[in-house]
Amino acid sequence: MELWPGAWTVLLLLLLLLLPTLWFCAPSAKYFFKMAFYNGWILFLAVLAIPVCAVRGRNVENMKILRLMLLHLKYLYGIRVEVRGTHHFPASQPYVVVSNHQSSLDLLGMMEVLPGRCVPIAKRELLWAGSAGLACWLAGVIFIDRKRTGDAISVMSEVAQTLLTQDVRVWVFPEGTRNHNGSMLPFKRGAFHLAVQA
Ligand SMILES: CCCCCCCCCCCCCCCC(=O)SCCNC(=O)CCNC(=O)[C@H](O)C(C)(C)COP(=O)(O)OP(=O)(O)OC[C@H]1O[C@@H](n2cnc3c(N)ncnc32)[C@H](O)[C@@H]1OP(=O)(O)O
Ligand SMILES: CCCCCCCC/C=C\CCCCCCCC(=O)OC[C@@H](O)COP(=O)(O)O
Repeated sequence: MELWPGAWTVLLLLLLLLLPTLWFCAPSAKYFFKMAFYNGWILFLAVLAIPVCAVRGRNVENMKILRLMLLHLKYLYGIRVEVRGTHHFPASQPYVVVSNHQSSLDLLGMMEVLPGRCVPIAKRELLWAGSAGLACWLAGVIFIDRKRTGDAISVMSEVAQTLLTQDVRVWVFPEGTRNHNGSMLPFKRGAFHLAVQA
């Protein structure tokens, strides 16, 4: 189908008008744009982080680089963070941090308080999230296949050994998935086995 000359300009103008209209009039569209930017920006930051992290190879120390690169996000989103009780994190020794999981924005809270040499356990699917997956891998994020309990358990048993031998801490979302409705899902047991084994 042939469009008349200038049709693309008109279409582009309409689109440019539509975007601010949606932003101001449709809260769900505004939410969608914000989340799309959040993910896109993280993918972009990960592209920058990859060569820096690659110098050390897969190493939990790289998590510091990701953390520093993500800390500014709260300002972009006007989020005020209040942190209390960080003195409860022991200065040195292995431990398991457990936290609730409502949304991918939890990443911001996690980065705010993430102790040194601490890596999260993440679903295996995140490994395939483009540049973000590779950045996570380089930072030592532990990936588990939630559908294969046996495999996940053996990964976590190896993690327990690493905790002991390499002075590493682990961050687990014991609900095992995001839960938006304000309540807590029943906890999966892996985090607690991990803590006992370590
Ligand atoms: C600048 C650029 C930035 C780029 C970007 C950066 C981002 C950098 C941060 C990324 C941040 C990502 C954050 C992602 C966040 C998630 O991806 S959350 C999803 C992944 N996390 C989890 O799933 C939590 C951990 N899950 C578990 O621990 C689960 O227990 C398991 C191991 C997966 C098994 O789950 P399940 O089979 O559904 O259920 P469950 O009832 O818990 O266990 C079954 C049986 O196995 C036993 N079992 C479980 N675990 C164990 C164990 N370890 N040892 C022995 N027995 C066990 C249980 O006791 C149970 O047996 P019984 O007691 O019934 O006899
Ligand atoms: C070329 C491939 C492009 C793939 C694009 C993927 C888009 C993703 C972009 C950026 C990734 C941002 C990293 C956010 C880290 C937060 C991870 C997260 O919160 O995962 C959810 C997981 O805890 C539970 O998952 P489910 O609630 O069970 O589901």
